[in-house]
Amino acid sequence: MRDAVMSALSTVNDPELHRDLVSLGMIERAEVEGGHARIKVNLTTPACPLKGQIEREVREAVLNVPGVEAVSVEFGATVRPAAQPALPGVKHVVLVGSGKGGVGKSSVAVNLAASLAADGARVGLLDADVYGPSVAHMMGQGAAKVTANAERKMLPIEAHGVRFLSMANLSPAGQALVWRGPMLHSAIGQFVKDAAWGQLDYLVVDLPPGTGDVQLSLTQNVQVTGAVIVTTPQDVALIDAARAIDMFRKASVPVLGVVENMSYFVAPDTGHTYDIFGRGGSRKLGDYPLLGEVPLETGVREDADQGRPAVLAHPDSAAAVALRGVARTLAGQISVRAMHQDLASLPDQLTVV
Ligand SMILES: Nc1ncnc2c1ncn2[C@@H]1O[C@H](COP(=O)(O)OP(=O)(O)OP(=O)(O)O)[C@@H](O)[C@H]1O
Repeated sequence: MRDAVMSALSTVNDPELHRDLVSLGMIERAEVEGGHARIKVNLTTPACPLKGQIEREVREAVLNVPGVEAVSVEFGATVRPAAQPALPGVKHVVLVGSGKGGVGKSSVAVNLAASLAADGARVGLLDADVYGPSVAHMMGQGAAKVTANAERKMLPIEAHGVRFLSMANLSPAGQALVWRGPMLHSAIGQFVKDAAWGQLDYLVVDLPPGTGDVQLSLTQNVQVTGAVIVTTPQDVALIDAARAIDMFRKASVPVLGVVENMSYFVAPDTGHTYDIFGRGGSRKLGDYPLLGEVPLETGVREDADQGRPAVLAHPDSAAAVALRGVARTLAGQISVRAMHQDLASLPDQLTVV
């Protein structure tokens, strides 16, 4: 009967990879005992956006096997690393950039990291926004100090399931760090490479806004998987976002998608929706995956000020739902890219259609 179950499973396709779960090696276990089938699917990311669909289709296919009366589906996940991982133990480095300041880039980076971690991924978050480091505050760790381990590597601070490092935790509160070009270059390099990140599926990097030295330093010295662009939908923000995209293109960093933040506002008293900055404007940036439209919500700002990412503090709010969608869609994009690389390097096996 196990053979019949496996053959049923080979009719279920991964919806993003367009290949069946069996030939993709995603069936970790398939056992049948007394009419009860127990299936374990090993996903390519714990933040898989299509887990529900895969579960439904697996259940349906296996229930069609004569003799099977019940099906339990369990999930595991192994994130496939980039072809050339940036650091030993770090599978993917993802940059979060914006053209303009104040569009919500740090808020997106913090919620992205917290959401991936809540789904079960191992996540690091580097605040590379050296001129306005706000990640530590948004993570509720503004007063924490970075320490070093026995090998003199910086130990990331843990909060909300995420390991993070921010310049804000190196300098006395309220004091500005003044960086000059070469110093900045080496400090960023140290933050990425001389930190004890441990094993990470994703290292999310919150960049400063614009197209300056930090971006240049990171794109030149770190093998990144790709970049996410955060923008608000009005033209003045889009013009700068387009410049950021152009910078990544010139540095051969793939743009994994765009997040439209402050996309719209729903008045809490009337329920009326206002497209304050022109919802949908980010499509003008071109043919990049839209990772999500995040509404303008007082709670997002309040949660950030209280040091709790909105995806954890108010997971059912519309903004949190959108931010979780951003994280999962991004994780899916990264998986598809990594899988394409793996399959392309095995010419005798499968090619993705
Ligand atoms: N969707 C949202 N709804 C309400 N407030 C938001 C939203 N996104 C961000 N904010 C608030 O807007 C302000 C700016 O956000 P944030 O610091 O994330 O932007 P940024 O682009 O990283 O800015 P900077 O360029 O200064 O680094 C913060 O007070 C934040 O809490």
